[in-house]
Amino acid sequence: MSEDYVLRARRLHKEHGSDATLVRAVDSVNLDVPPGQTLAVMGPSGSGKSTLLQLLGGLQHPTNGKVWLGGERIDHLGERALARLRRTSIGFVFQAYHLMEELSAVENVELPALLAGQTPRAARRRADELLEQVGLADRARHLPSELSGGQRQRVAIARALANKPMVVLADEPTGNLDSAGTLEVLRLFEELRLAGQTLLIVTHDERVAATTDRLISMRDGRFVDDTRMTDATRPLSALLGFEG
Ligand SMILES: Nc1ncnc2c1ncn2[C@@H]1O[C@H](COP(=O)(O)OP(=O)(O)OP(=O)(O)O)[C@@H](O)[C@H]1O
Repeated sequence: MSEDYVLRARRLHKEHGSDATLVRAVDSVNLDVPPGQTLAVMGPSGSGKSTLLQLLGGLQHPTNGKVWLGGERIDHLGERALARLRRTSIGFVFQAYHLMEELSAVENVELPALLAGQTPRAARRRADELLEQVGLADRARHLPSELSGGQRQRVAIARALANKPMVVLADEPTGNLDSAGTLEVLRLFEELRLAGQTLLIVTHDERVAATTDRLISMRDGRFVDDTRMTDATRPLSALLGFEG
């Protein structure tokens, strides 16, 4: 049914609590994300953005509705299957980086490949390539505490790419960053967009949304706007020094 889409959701619904405390965090939304699309999800605090990302990434089970990743239904999978799927097919990026503080940058980046059963040599080679790609080859041996916020998030993005995920899901990836760090991460996302990486970013930052192909606005768990951007309406691409 859904091979043409990397991500697909139908009547996706998530409730918390009951009766007087009932919250419809995500209220019966439909979503189709084709391969290579980059998508920002914005909306006020509590509108359901993070819940949506977690449902799409198999971090939460929906109350109702269906989710497909690369054509495979994932909403009803058990914990083991979901854990495997998250390891092999999805790259997660979080506001707080979630790097292992006692491991160096390259050790953090090679971890997913090692967990997926690659040899240490192959995992290291891939991690070296990825650090090169995110512009941090010269920081490979540094601990996270020795890196700036923007550099840490670039390590986290390199780690998210380690297993060539079908989709990268980023939750407030610039939320902890100053302007310089934000710009570093935006440049990287722009490179990923141009390279055809499917990417969904939950964000409060309009500068992040200005780099994507599509912007969905959420309110009270629903999609209230869904806009496609073109090179002409994606102002930050030019600002970042890309041709688009
Ligand atoms: N585990 C939970 N138990 C009860 N309510 C929850 C739970 N998780 C989320 N909610 C509620 O669901 C709604 C959506 O939350 P969600 O975190 O998805 O919003 P958000 O748009 O990501 O917010 P923010 O921008 O502040 O991160 C909110 O009303 C929130 O309080």
